Amino acid sequence: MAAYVRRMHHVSLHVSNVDKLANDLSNKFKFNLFATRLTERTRQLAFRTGSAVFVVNERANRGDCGRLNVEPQPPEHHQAAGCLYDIPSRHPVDTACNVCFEVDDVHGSYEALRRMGCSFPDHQGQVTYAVLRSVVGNVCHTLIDKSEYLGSFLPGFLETEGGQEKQNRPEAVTHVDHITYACATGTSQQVLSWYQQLFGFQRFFIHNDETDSGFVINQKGIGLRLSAMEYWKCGESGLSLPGARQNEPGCKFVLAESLPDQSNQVNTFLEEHQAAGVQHIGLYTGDIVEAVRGMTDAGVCFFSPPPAYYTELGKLREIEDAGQDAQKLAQHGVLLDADPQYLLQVFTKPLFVEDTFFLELIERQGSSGFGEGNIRALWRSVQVYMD
Ligand SMILES: O=C(O)C(=O)Cc1ccc(O)cc1
Ligand SMILES: [Fe+2]
Repeated sequence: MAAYVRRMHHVSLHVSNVDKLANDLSNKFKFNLFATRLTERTRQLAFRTGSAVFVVNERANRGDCGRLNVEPQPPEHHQAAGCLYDIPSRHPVDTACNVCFEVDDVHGSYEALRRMGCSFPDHQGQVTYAVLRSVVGNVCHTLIDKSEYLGSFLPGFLETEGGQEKQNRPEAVTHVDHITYACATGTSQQVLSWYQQLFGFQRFFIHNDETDSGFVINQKGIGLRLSAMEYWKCGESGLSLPGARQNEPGCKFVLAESLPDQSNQVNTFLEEHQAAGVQHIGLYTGDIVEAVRGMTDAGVCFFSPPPAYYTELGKLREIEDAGQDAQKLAQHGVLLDADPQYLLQVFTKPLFVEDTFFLELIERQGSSGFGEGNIRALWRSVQVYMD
């Protein structure tokens, strides 16, 4: 025996006219409608009389479960689309086609039945998750275990048409390079410890900041303390985590706090966001000029540093030494830091109504830090924007 059946749970029917059957079951056969699952795309209605339970599923005329007036989708899409706890009926006419059994151990039954040659047409497994609050403002972390799940994203999500093809196209942004938190003054150490103790994050040195006080930029108008941490060095070592794309680099986390009594970006964020939180996300691109060009054409607004940034003699030399075209960088507002290896960055204007969350594009040419020079230039560009 591969599976121990405890009891029959329900019978599932797939029909094109749910209203008609629902009406008949309620009014004629005296079933009670006791549970429903209504989504934009489908209806699943559960009727009971005594212990007999019928689940009525809406069947599109094309045999495409629960998806009315849309193109048929490959089978793995259906569970997410409509038929929870069932697979779509491919049958050309209305049908009662699933007798659901309650069993003791689904996972064990599944494995044993499979060993005995049974097929599970739409089995994609399940995910388990829990959401926890972090110590940074309103930041939460959903912890998710997808090891039992074979689908591409998450149960309940429908892949869009042509999604796979789009994924195979080369994209300007390849991954999240870092996430920067705006933290309240004096809290970075506590945040670091929290991530170190709970998740094994490791401190990561930005720029000669091998002390507990982090990397301090103590220039009037900036006044920032930065610390960085990361959860895994798979990017650097070329290893990849199970479930991660091959050689997917780990994301770094930057903690930015304001030195006391400063008026700067971090304090603006804290005021307007009304809590500590994610200030910006650094998106990695292998060709920042191309990426900015494409995004600007598409309507993204980026900050530009003052034009003098590109004509300062030292900067011009750095740009040329890096093999970059100063005019192109200027045209797209791209900042370059020789740190001593090269780092190119550009920052968008805030995405929301409040002056809070923004994005950054970053291209690294050997550098793994965050350019101090760029932070100063960013500050100058923001000042110009605010003046
Ligand atoms: O330089 C970067 O990309 C950082 O992430 C560091 C940083 C943090 C906070 C700021 O307000 C500006 C820069
Ligand atoms: Fe950043």
